[in-house]
Amino acid sequence: MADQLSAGMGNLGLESPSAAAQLASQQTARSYIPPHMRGKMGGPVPPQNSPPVGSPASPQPGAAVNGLNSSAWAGNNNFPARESNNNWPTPGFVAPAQQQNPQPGGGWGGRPQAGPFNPNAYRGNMGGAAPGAGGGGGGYSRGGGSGEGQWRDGKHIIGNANPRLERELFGTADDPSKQHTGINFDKYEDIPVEASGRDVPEPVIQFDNPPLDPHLLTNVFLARYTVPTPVQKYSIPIVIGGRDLMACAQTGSGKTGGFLFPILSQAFTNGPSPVAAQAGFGRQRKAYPTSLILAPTRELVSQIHEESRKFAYRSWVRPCVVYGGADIGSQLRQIERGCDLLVATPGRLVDLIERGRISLSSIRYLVLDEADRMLDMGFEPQIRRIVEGEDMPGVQDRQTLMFSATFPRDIQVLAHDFLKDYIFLSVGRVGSTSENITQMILNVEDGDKRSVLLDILHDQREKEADGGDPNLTLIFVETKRMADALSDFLLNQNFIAAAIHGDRTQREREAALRDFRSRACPILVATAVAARGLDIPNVTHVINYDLPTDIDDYVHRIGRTGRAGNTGLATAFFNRGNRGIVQGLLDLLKEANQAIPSWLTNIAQESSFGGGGGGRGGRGGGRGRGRSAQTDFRKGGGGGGGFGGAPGYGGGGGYTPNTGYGGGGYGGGGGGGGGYGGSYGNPGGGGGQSWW
Ligand SMILES: Nc1ncnc2c1ncn2[C@@H]1O[C@H](COP(=O)(O)OP(=O)(O)OP(=O)(O)O)[C@@H](O)[C@H]1O
Repeated sequence: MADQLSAGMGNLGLESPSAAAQLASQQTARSYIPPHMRGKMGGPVPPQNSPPVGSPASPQPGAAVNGLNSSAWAGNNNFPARESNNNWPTPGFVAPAQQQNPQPGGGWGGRPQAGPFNPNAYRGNMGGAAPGAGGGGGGYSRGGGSGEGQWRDGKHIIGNANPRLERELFGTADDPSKQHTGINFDKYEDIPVEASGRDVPEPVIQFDNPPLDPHLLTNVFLARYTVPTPVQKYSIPIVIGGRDLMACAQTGSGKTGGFLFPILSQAFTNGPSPVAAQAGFGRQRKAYPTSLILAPTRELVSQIHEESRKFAYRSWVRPCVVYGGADIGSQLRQIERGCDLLVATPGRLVDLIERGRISLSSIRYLVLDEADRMLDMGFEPQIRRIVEGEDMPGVQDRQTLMFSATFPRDIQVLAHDFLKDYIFLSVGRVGSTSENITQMILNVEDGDKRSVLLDILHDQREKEADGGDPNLTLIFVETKRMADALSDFLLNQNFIAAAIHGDRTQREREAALRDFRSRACPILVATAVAARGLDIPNVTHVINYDLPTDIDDYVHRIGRTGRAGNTGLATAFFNRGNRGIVQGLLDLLKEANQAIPSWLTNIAQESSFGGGGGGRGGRGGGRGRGRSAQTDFRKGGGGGGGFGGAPGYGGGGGYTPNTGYGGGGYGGGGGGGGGYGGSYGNPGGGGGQSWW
């Protein structure tokens, strides 16, 4: 027992054998872990973060990298498809201080509304001279020495280094506030990748393979990334080759870089868009971004914006972010200073479009991050309005990229409207969880949840006192009220905790996240608002105090731990109220080689006999999903499952931790009507009240 618990403690970042023995004795005295679950916290003891990544090998000096024919920033080279990929030139790597991109402006072929691109027409408002640029001259500039570069006379002039900004963006090698790759990073290579669609390009093997722009490479290496993750290996040539993409890859496996790298690389190589160039004299009231990244929450768009700032460092590209709940005046001032890559929540973007402050007419890249969420019932109308109802180029004249860890079949069907001849990429099965996350399912009745949670937190605290690393614990609950109530309860029990949910002010939400990241407040109680995309280093434990009604939400929630090859622990409190996801949960556990408690299997069997609902009930009482697609729905595979509603909760027997699942059985109804009555609206937008 002690050995098994010791292994489990490893997943909590706690390694002391004596502490393991202590926990073993405590746990025999505590009743919350059912006997059959004891010792199922197994998994390798993770060492701490891998040593700092050394300086990457410099790419070879040599040929420059051109844009590609069908790409948004099209140059003149043919992008090699699968058959002929061996002839990519060695990347041109020029020390940033001397780098002057030798490329003439990219082709921008095929844009109907703008005449030939005259790079000299695109003058910035600040006009700072870049190093080696000889001063003066027309150019798209935002001041030298500030970590910002410029585009001048068809060349990319890299800005001066700014050590303070550099430290802020990239941290130091051992900075605990930055995510470091973990021991299992290399194992991403073992995950099967499937790419379907016409003429899928070969993946890149290394970052310094063409066609990435040399300046992007310098920033990638400043971020201490040495090799691309599988999703990046595939997405880089797909996007640079001008193709649309629907990409599914496990949580924490680098999807953000999967879209930022090729987009920024093309921007660095080919310069600003002609429409923006023509409009670009002086301070602009109206911004003409070239890339638009839409994501569902304020926190996520902020995070993507920070990543964009990192990889756009010293370049001419100016990333901007807009989201609801924050002062619109400062966001307007920000976009007036230049806005080439815009990260936005849909609601605030619609607001700015209505005010006439943003035009989408220059958009070449449209990215939907957490795409299945962006296209589900809550956001779809806003997405349609933005994509189809404004001045954004049509599907043939832009590239559309969708990323998520989950992609239900019905959403894939819907996504079709926004994509053309796309490549479907799946890294692992769509909707699968990472084996880096040890999943533990506990059988806990609602009335016992608080005491079970306290037991877990006390155990963690004792192990920390014994010299274990401090844990960051993220606890998910279903309602905003519960998030407040539980964090208050924990504070009363002397645990430093905060809550994050949609009813808190933006300032409160930011403060809660900041304190959590910095470990000042190591416990965060959250609604689903924190379920997707957030990349917080050192989250070692995710607790589903309340399980979601949709198994995909579970996948995203537990994905807040075990990121970038690190290991993590995910504990779920399961009781009869959660039987709607039991089959989906079993499938996930099996697939990720996790321990499966026999009582859970029993519930699954009884639920199927009792007719209790499908594995994936829909939210909001409308579209259900059936089982998640296994793969590209165009291949006719996967999922099945119709459009049934959420499982009903009729019947119900007495299920207690000790006696098992006795009496009554679960005669769940299969009727429609989801668990959430309210709209699933955009928390950042001007729309209705959100449930999270
Ligand atoms: N090539 C790489 N080398 C090392 N670390 C990387 C690499 N790519 C991404 N990372 C790091 O991995 C972490 C997870 O990346 P990211 O947030 O993009 O994951 P994701 O797949 O979008 O996850 P989610 O599905 O939760 O949104 C980040 O901290 C990022 O800095």
